[in-house]
Amino acid sequence: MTGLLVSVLGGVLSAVSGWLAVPWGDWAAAGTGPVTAPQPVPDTTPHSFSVDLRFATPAAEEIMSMQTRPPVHPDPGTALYASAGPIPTVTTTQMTEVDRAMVEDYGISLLQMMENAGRALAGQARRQLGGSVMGQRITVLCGAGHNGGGGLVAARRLQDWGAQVEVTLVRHPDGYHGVPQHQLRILQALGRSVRGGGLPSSGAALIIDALIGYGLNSAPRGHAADLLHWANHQAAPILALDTPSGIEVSEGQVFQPAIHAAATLTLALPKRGFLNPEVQPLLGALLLADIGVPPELYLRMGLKVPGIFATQETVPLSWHQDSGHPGVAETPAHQDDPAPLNSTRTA
Ligand SMILES: NC(=O)C1=CN([C@@H]2O[C@H](COP(=O)(O)OP(=O)(O)OC[C@H]3O[C@@H](n4cnc5c(N)ncnc54)[C@H](O)[C@@H]3O)[C@@H](O)[C@H]2O)[C@@H](O)CC1
Ligand SMILES: [K+]
Repeated sequence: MTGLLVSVLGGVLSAVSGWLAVPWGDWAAAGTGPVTAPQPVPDTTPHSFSVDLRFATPAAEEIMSMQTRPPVHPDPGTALYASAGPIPTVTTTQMTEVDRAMVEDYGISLLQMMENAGRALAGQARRQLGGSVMGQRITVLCGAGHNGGGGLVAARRLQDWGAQVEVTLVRHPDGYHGVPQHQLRILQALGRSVRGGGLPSSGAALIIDALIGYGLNSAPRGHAADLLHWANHQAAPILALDTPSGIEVSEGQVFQPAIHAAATLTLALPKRGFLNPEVQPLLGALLLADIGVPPELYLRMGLKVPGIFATQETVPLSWHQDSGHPGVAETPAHQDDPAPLNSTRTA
């Protein structure tokens, strides 16, 4: 019975996956005129709706097995430190409350936070590439949620700085809404190339994973799963935004597939699931970026947060107060220090 259900679900998902895998062209918009989403180039390929079965069945099995898998609990013996001292970790519920209070209580909009997140991400990419992005090839994988929105900001800034950026969307631009849609329309209004469907080209110097953040609701599926598989099999190191996609950040549950990052730039505060020893190898070097959450907000939530960003807007975190976590790539000592990070990932 269960096998039948998995098979039926797999069939449905494979059809959806097949639809998502359809190449939908290149949406380089005209450089002038109103900021509206241009129409995608019609796909005239005769067999463009062929069903891709490669990843659909594992995703369906993951969804089924979620019901029975025991939750993974963080290691109570570990904590995260910045140079300012121990840093509290937060759950998805707490981060959602941070987001709500920022917008509703203090009038700091999501657009402001996302711009901060994307600029910090672009800055981290620049450091990982040795201090200059001029002419460097960077692939940015963008989901349709706010994590993807941060990726779209980073893509824009990196292109502004001279990088050759290939943006790959997880779905058709018409499926983007709210602030991520706003970010996408800026790229389109600038006439920047935004590609989707299929897989990005290989050979980039760096891959940015902005597919899924703390909004993950089950094992990655559909085209997001295809892109995670693809990224993990590239030679280039991966820089993950907020969390490697495929990790549930409150309990630290690792789904399949999940990104194996060389570095993770997490936003505002580190997530509690990062304390799980199973998660730590997937994070690579862990860095924390300031997105503008004021200390008053943390105080109201009962979170003791030291002056983390007193000297720089992105800080390295470690699992021990005096030394880096064993096996994690070296983190740059200072924001202006262009020390590149090497990939610690095994494909
Ligand atoms: N205050 C903050 O912390 C801020 C957070 N931001 C970012 O926003 C993220 C949270 O944004 P959202 O709540 O929009 O969620 P996410 O963007 O993390 O995830 C939602 C998206 O992922 C897709 N998705 C979820 N589970 C999936 C699965 N199993 N397989 C395939 N696709 C799946 C959903 O369809 C949706 O498009 C954070 O992780 C962070 O990166 C920033 O944009 C700005 C401020
Ligand atoms: K991510």
